[in-house]
Amino acid sequence: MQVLKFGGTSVGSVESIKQVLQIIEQHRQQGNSIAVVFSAMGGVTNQLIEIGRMATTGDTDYMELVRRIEDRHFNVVKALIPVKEQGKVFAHVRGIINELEDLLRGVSLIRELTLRTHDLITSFGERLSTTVIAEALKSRGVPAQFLDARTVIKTDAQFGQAEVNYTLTNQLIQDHFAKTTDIQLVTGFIGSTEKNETTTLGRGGSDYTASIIGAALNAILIDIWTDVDGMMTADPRKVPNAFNIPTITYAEAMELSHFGAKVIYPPSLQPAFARNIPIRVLNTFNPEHEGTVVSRTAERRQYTITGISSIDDIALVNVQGSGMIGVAGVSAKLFGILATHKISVILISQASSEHSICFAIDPRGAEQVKQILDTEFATEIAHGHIDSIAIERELSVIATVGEGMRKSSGIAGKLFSVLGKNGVNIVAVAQGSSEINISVVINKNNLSKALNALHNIFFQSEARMLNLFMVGTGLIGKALLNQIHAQTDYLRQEKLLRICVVGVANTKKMLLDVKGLELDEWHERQLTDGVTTSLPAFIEKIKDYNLPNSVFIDCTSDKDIVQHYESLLDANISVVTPNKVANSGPYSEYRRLQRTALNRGVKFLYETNVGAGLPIINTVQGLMTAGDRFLKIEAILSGTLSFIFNTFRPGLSFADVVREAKEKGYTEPDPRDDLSGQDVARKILILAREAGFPLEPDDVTINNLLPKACLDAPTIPAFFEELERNNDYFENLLTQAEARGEKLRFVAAFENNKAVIELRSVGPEHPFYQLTGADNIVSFTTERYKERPLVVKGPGAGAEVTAAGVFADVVSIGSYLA
Ligand SMILES: NC(=O)C1=CN([C@@H]2O[C@H](COP(=O)(O)OP(=O)(O)OC[C@H]3O[C@@H](n4cnc5c(N)ncnc54)[C@H](OP(=O)(O)O)[C@@H]3O)[C@@H](O)[C@H]2O)C=CC1
Ligand SMILES: N[C@@H](CC=O)C(=O)O
Ligand code: NA
Repeated sequence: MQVLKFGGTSVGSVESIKQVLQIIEQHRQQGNSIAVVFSAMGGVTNQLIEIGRMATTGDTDYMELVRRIEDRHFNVVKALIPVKEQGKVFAHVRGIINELEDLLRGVSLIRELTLRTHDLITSFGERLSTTVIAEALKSRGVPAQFLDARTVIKTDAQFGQAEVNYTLTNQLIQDHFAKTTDIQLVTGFIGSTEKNETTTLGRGGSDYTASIIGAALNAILIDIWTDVDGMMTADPRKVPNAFNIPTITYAEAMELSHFGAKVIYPPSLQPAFARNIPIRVLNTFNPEHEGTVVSRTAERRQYTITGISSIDDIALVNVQGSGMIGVAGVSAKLFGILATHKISVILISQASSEHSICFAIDPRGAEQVKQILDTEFATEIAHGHIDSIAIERELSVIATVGEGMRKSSGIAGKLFSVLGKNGVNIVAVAQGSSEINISVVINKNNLSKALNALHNIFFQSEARMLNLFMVGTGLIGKALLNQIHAQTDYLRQEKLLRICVVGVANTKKMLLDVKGLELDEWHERQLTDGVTTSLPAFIEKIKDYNLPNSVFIDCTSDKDIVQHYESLLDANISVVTPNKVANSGPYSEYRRLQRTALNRGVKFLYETNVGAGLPIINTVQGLMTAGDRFLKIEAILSGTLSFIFNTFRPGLSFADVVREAKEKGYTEPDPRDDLSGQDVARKILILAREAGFPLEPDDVTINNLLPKACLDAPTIPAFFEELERNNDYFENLLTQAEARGEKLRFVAAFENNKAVIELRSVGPEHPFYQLTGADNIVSFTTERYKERPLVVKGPGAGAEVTAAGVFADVVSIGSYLA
């Protein structure tokens, strides 16, 4: 024997009932012996409750609602039963509706609705739905019989939530089923007292009916047909990556459903579990899906946890005071009071200092709870043993559930670490000694971020998700997005990393899409769907979205954007940038960003500030971490100037060579920054700071390369014109150096707390002489690299190498968060 149960949505419309009939037919064709339990058509129970309420107030509009219920059932008859058989079924339905109307007339006369009458009124939902479905099935030639559960399920007289008399019920069910081989179609949710008064079985009622019948008949399986593909790892409306859980234990299902997973209500399935009957949760609208099997043991799993659930809105009540320490009976009194007032407690936490107890409740009852406790503890409060009762609102609780957590270390560590890295403050924690549920209370505004971050970290075959927001879609920005696009599969497979570009902006348009932009069409979409850029609005959006693992990338050379870094870091958003402005302003600002990132547990990464993708910043940081001390730095830090001095020859136009450097992507957006020495000054300043020296911009001396007229040129075109006019000056510099057998190099040097930048001409014996193309070279002399310096050399400018450096920083954040 197998029991099937169809919920309200499954029997909610003609179309869905057709689906139900098909499922029943399939079972019959396979020769399965089945009993089927039905809920009322979706929404009908609530309407009946409303009808009852209206009748007590004398509001006769209830009649219209009754009419609508009748019509819905008539429509099923019209659609699913052959015309010649419809008449008698209409009459049957009408008969039931007449009974309901008589009852309601009585209620509206005496203007009173007892719980007993309330149960009787709501019983009509299941009676009507099961009647029409039974008739439809019979009309198809299926040997089926309507079974009013009130004849077999016997309860006490606690109307609204009656207790089942199992001895009597089991006997009646067994006797009934022994008499017939027809498929029994059973009204869910209802039973009756020994005096045959109608009762209802409370929350999860029709599931309960299925479970009672299944247990009485020792069924092999109970199928609960709903409108979702079984239970999921999280609520898919909040966590888009949630997926189906194929098998789950009863205890896990209990924990998850307590914390908001509403697919089934496990307590109502207790009779079946007591007999070890597995329950399958299936989708009427996707019958091929395997759904979820709930049983005593679950199959071995890939993941340590089974699911994550939440209660979105709770209030925390805090009872604290020095008079509670070591005093027995405070918690007994507290929870006794709560029990007396029927206040349901969601979660409890008490630290071993015994100084405070906090517990979570439904926020709607918070004010009442405070009043009750203030009154009941008035003496303790008056004597100062207990402070007044404090309520915190706007909170949510997240439960991480799974049998796999039992005796497995590191789960709580992972949970707290991922929440910490995402800036989610934990207000309270509770874990029972069964170790099957760790619950954390957090601020409600972080709920979605926390759920997604936890889901991402615990369900590991799912790649870690990074959410990127990028300002600056020029040379470097574009190259970066192309590289990310090309590496998508590699990142997912080899690094378990999924990069989702959520926002892009340039000076004109900004575009944000939480679902992520397709990387082969972001540019078109930026142009068509983007709105006029407002940097503050873009930044606010990033914070509002509050997505887990968010990274802000600044691919501009803008001075204003860097003002936002600190607030972004403060909001637990990592920052990656090739823009040197933030790190080369006042030392105090540089430090502040470092500290903020450190305190917040997020990353501020800028490898490309010096030498583009060459590992220069990382090298300095590595040496510093290991305790080395820097004595001297000598370097060529401008790709542009390297290229220029390696390319310029007498007879060429200096301005043309500079133009070529710009076309090759080596120069700053404004090439005056390169030629003025400004760019190199920023880089040596940053290097010195990274090496532990608190230099200010003024500590860098620039021995000027450019004639004054070039320096003063107001615009970029004017600058190029001045370069043309000063061609002889540059040719002169070059021929003088060549006459000495030397080459021109723009060298930055740092020693004894001073940095100097100057144009030098170096001979073949000098390590910088051999430099070609747009190469950079940095030579570090340190305590440990004193005899021979540590040297890093290679291409130090250009779109691809720079974008690759930014990319590497982004990926390292992915690894850090993992
Ligand atoms: N080129 C290289 O080899 C290296 C470059 N870098 C650094 O990379 C950064 C980017 O350089 P690059 O890509 O060449 O520069 P580009 O001029 O090509 O691109 C700059 C981008 O930033 C956008 N932008 C500028 N200001 C703002 C603003 N206020 N709000 C929104 N968007 C803005 C521009 O918008 P729009 O498109 O509308 O003009 C453009 O998209 C610079 O900081 C540079 O120093 C670092 C190492 C090496
Ligand atoms: N314009 C810079 C690019 C890297 O920062 C250079 O030429 O080195
Ligand atoms: Na670098």
